[in-house]
Amino acid sequence: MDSPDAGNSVEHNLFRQLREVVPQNQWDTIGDRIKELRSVEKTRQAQVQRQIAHDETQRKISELARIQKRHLEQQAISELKALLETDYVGAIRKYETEYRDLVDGAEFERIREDCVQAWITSQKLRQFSVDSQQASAIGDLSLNTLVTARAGSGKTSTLVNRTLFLQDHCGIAPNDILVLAFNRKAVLEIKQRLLVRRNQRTVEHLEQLKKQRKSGPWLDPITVDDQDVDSTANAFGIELPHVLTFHSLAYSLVHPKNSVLMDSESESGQAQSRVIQGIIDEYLKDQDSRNLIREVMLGHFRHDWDRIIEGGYLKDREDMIAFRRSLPRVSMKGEAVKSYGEKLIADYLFEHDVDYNYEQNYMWGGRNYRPDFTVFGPNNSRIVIEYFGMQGDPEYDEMSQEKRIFWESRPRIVFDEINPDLVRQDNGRGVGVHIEKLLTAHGIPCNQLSESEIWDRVKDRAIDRFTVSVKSFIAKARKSGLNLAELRSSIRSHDPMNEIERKYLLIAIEIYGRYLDYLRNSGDDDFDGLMLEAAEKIAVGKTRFERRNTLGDLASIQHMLIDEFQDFSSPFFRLISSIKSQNRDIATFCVGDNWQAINGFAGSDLQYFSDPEKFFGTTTQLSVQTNYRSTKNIVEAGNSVMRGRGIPSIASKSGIGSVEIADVDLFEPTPMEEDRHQREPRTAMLLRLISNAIGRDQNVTLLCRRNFVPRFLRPEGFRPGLDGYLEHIRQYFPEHLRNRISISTVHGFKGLESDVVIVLDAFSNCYPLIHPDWVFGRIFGDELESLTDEERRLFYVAVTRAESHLYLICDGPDISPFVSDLRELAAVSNVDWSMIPTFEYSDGNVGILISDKKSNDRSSTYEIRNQLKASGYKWNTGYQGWFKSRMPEQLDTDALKNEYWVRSADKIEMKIIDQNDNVIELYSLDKGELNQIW
Ligand SMILES: Nc1ncnc2c1ncn2[C@@H]1O[C@H](COP(=O)(O)OP(=O)(O)OP(=O)(O)O)[C@@H](O)[C@H]1O
Repeated sequence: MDSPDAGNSVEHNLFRQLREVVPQNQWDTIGDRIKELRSVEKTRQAQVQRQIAHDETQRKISELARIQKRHLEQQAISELKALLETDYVGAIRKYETEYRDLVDGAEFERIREDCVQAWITSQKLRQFSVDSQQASAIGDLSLNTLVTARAGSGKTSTLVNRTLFLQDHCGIAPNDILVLAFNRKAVLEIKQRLLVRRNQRTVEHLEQLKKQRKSGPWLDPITVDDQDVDSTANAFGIELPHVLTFHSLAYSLVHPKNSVLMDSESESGQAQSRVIQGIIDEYLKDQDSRNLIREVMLGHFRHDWDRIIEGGYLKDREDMIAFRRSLPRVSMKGEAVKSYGEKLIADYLFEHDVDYNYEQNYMWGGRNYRPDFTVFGPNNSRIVIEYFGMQGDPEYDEMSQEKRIFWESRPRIVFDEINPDLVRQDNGRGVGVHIEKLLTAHGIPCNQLSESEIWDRVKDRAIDRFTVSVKSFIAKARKSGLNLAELRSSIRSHDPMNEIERKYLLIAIEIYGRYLDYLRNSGDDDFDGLMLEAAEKIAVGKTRFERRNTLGDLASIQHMLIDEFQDFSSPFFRLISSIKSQNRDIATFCVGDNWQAINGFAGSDLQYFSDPEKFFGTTTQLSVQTNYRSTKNIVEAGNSVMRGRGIPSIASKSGIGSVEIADVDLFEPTPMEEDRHQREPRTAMLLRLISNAIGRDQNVTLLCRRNFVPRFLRPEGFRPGLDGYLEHIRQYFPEHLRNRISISTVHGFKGLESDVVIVLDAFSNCYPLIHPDWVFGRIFGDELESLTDEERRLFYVAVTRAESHLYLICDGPDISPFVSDLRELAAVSNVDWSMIPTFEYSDGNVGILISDKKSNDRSSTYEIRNQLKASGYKWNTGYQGWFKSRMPEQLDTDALKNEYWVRSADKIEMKIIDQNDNVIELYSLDKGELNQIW
């Protein structure tokens, strides 16, 4: 339409309206204007059409490209899959160089895992199939790999599988693989597993060798077993890769002419300790040095170091209280006391020559009660002193009140209490004033000992502790790779907490200097020196090593595998760095569990684990989480202890297990048990747990934080060592069951497992156990937080050793804060003792119980108590009667009738009962006559 007259009626209508409003001069040109606009519109529409057509073409092109890419990707995946089967290393290279953009990283990872899993499954001598995380670790060929593998996730089998995979599937020669471990036991384990996976008949061969060796010359068992593995490998023509400890690698590089001082596992045993001891002895010959040590150690013994944590420890109030309670304070006499208040009391008594016992046991309603201090006075008099340190806490106050009432009922013992107000008075001196008044009022002298008398009494222990701490100081200095000048400068810039620490550091650096002099002059070396020397040799190209006729060259090794990487430290890092400087392509694969890093005391340093890229450069970090060892609740218990500290474990076992707290306070022995174990009431408790487990056909391991069994678990006067205690427990069981029970420290049981684990000391001053001497390690960065973290990890190790049942022995309120964490988060219950049958003693004891007849309103047995006592009966609160136990063959009823007390007995009954409290015979005694009822 190009004129106002054209168009349809709608347009005509519009025109009419426009005509009325548009002036004439514009009306004359309106046709041209419309024409113009129509042309613009036409062009626009044509453009839109073209765009639509273009878009459609583009869509088709990209669809085609997508199909082509998918096709190419499929082709690439098929090609990579096939190549992974025949040339695994080549497949990875191809992926990296050609297919990285085509095939997604996660997809390639998946097909690699499939390949590894299929390869493992095809192995006849495999132990089990591997999960995808294990497979990923086994087949990861990055330049640097760190695998965090949680407890029970199969670290050793992953290392062994990887080694076999590299050899048999990737075609890497055994001579080009180096496996490094921290101790010889781990090396042996890896070698044995590699051997067996090659040929199962090697097991018999090893057994045979073992039998033949019995009469041979004495050598340490690991060396013998290791030699057997090597000769078996030779006999079967099996070529094993290099599996070495760091130490033996360094040794075979350096070939030291003189001896190497080692403290852990070398043939020379405690050589390093002996050398340091010698230096300290020499140092002590000098009077000034002796005085200095005396000043430091007496000051240290008296000091309340934990005060320094006030304000400096970032915890809320409750955690803080629990934490403070768990800090060990050692009294001058050497007891681990529970609080600063107790330490003040103990130290006052000690320094005033007062004879006392700490936590002496009293029986209270069939249970043990151990008040803090029992002071012995003239004529067998006693004063019991309790420190009520948590006044204001309602539960605690109630308990304190019960204790007061208990002592009121024993008027022959004087009871006294001390509270925190007194501790705060006059900088602690209030306690002394109070005790002096109390003791002198009861005729007990308080004679202040002189400094030299006090020193004489604590000297041996003080020197001993000083020596231990200096040994640890030297170990840490060596492990941090500090030479004398460096250590000196770090001490100079260190801010000591007080004079004691400052003077201690002066002595320690002096002894460190003498130790280094000794090494220099004697030509001997120590472990760290050896590592350093090895690192230096490698750095100048001396990379060949020779060991038992095997030659290796670090420059040509293609794969290096490191076990237990959480135990890494500076000397190991130097060695590895040197190797890497000479062999840039060496693939370094480290596996470990940072939750199980428990060797910080020996200088292990978690920073290598926490920040591998800082030390090794780009590192692939993988995790292996599935726990194949323990039941779900034990895995959860472990995770609860470590919550918020890294990736958790995942349980794979579906079986039912348990995590139970055995509170000794809640255990009530049966009268028979009480009678049996008068000197060791807790043995009954353990025997129940152990026999119950053995009844389920399970093995039991008793774990201790320290090298001794807690005092209140062992019979009175019993030596605390673990082996002796084990023997004591085992003797209750028949010979053939005894090896089902074992005992160990937690450190010693790392890497091992047991059906049932009983943690004997889940107390606050065992987990965490932070020795007051920790302050001397501040110069190396030790802090309460880091030490407590390490203790938490140790507890985690203890928990995760159990396969199906875990028992944690606690002592009433004295419970580890880690157990409290665990109780909050995981399914934990208290042992229900009524569900655990009593132990069946092999001699089948029976008991004789004498009590008043129910109808009797007098206490006839009380009237004849002295006669009963004379016949060997003891009052038994549980039975509410007089009791003695007899073996069945000793039970002579005629002799019973003739017992002295019978003649005076009236309205009394006598029961013969078996171990489970069933009445076997019942007698009535009236007016001196004994009649059997049944
Ligand atoms: N894929 C798997 N399938 C079944 N069982 C497995 C698998 N991997 C490991 N195991 C088993 O799990 C148990 C724990 O393995 P292992 O003792 O090697 O663990 P670990 O990682 O060394 O543990 P820890 O660090 O706690 O000592 C072993 O009995 C092992 O045979």
